[in-house]
Amino acid sequence: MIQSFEYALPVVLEALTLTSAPSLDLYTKWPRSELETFETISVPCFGGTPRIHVIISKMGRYVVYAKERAVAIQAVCQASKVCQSVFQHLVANETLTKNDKSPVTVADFSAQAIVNTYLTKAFPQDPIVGEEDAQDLRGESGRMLREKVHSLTNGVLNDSEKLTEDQILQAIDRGNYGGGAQGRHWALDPIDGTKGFLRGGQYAVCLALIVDGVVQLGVMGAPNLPIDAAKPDGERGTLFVAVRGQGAFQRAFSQEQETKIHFADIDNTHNATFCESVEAGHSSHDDASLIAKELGITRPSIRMDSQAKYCSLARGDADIYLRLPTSKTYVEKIWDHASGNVLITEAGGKVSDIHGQPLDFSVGRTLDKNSGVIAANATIFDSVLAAVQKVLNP
Ligand SMILES: Nc1ncnc2c1ncn2[C@@H]1O[C@H](COP(=O)(O)OS(=O)(=O)O)[C@@H](OP(=O)(O)O)[C@H]1O
Ligand SMILES: [Mg+2]
Ligand SMILES: [Mg+2]
Ligand SMILES: [Mg+2]
Repeated sequence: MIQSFEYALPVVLEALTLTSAPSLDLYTKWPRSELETFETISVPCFGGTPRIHVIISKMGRYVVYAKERAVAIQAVCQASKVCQSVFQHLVANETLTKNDKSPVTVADFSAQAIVNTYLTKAFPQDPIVGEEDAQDLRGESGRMLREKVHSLTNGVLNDSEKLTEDQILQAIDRGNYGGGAQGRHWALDPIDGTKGFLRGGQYAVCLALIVDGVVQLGVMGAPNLPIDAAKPDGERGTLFVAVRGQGAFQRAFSQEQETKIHFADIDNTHNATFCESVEAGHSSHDDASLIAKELGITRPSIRMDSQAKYCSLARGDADIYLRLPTSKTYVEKIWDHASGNVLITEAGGKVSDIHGQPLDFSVGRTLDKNSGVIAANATIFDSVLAAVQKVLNP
């Protein structure tokens, strides 16, 4: 049975005369020789026209990750809504401090509860690697925070979806999966760029589907990102979607119509623009400026919190994103890079670590086998990697 079809409207089934298939993971598992052609079509789904991918094989026609895409978009949109609502209500004493000293707000918990609830309903068998856990919400000490999370979460859910406090805790703790190389799991960063969120800057809700260690789907909601970078004071709230092999797209939160996105046309690093972390503790600004010099870059860097940096590159607002290790002990987390990874690749870019190795999402909750991240337009990627290696290993 193909679960992907259940969620698509019946019209999809009719139009394509889809039949059942042996596996959900057709795109990754089927040998190319079995496939006659690939086709991208637009089908009505949730009232809009997202593009879904159809494989035409000798055995029939199959939509790839259509249900996953639709559910992930809905989950990320609702979670983004709760973040916006929390921001409006936020007061300083609602901010906790976790062991890692990063600020965690009620919005992180609400967003994780919402996304995990949607995922669990649609894909009860799929495990989830989520950044947060419900520890701080339990017991008497967590009561006030739990009540806040409860009321704010239900504030964006419709009547039939409302959750009890217990259901919220359970949903958050569904994110405790250890990850790994086998089967499918989701990676969720309910708010990436918590610091950006708190200062009214950029942040993103980031969700990815990883199958056998490879990211197949990425959806990112960036509530404060202008839809058009050329109009920074224009409408904000942008959603990004990519499925491996199907291209990268963006849309406004307010509209379901998607636009295909791509890296900017560039064949020379002299004209490139860096997009880098606001926090020097997350990526070395000093090393970045040496690398910029090496590449002949004179344009000022765009500094931005969160994985919205990946989104900016994918639609051509900037060309190079470097995450240069600031300590030997920090290990990157899969939820900080999974959705960005497929978005960059599908928009015409390349991603590796500072040694030129692909990011390995198969080793658990962290990118234990990698160090740092380089993302850039494929046309200049090799030059960027060479400059990074020259500066970091003189
Ligand atoms: N030391 C260190 N080095 C690298 N990365 C770190 C480090 N400490 C934290 N983090 C992770 O950085 C995530 C936020 O990344 P950003 O790209 O938003 O950084 S920045 O705010 O733009 O500087 C942030 O994600 P969120 O916690 O989801 O905000 C952390 O997972
Ligand atoms: Mg965090
Ligand atoms: Mg993060
Ligand atoms: Mg986070």
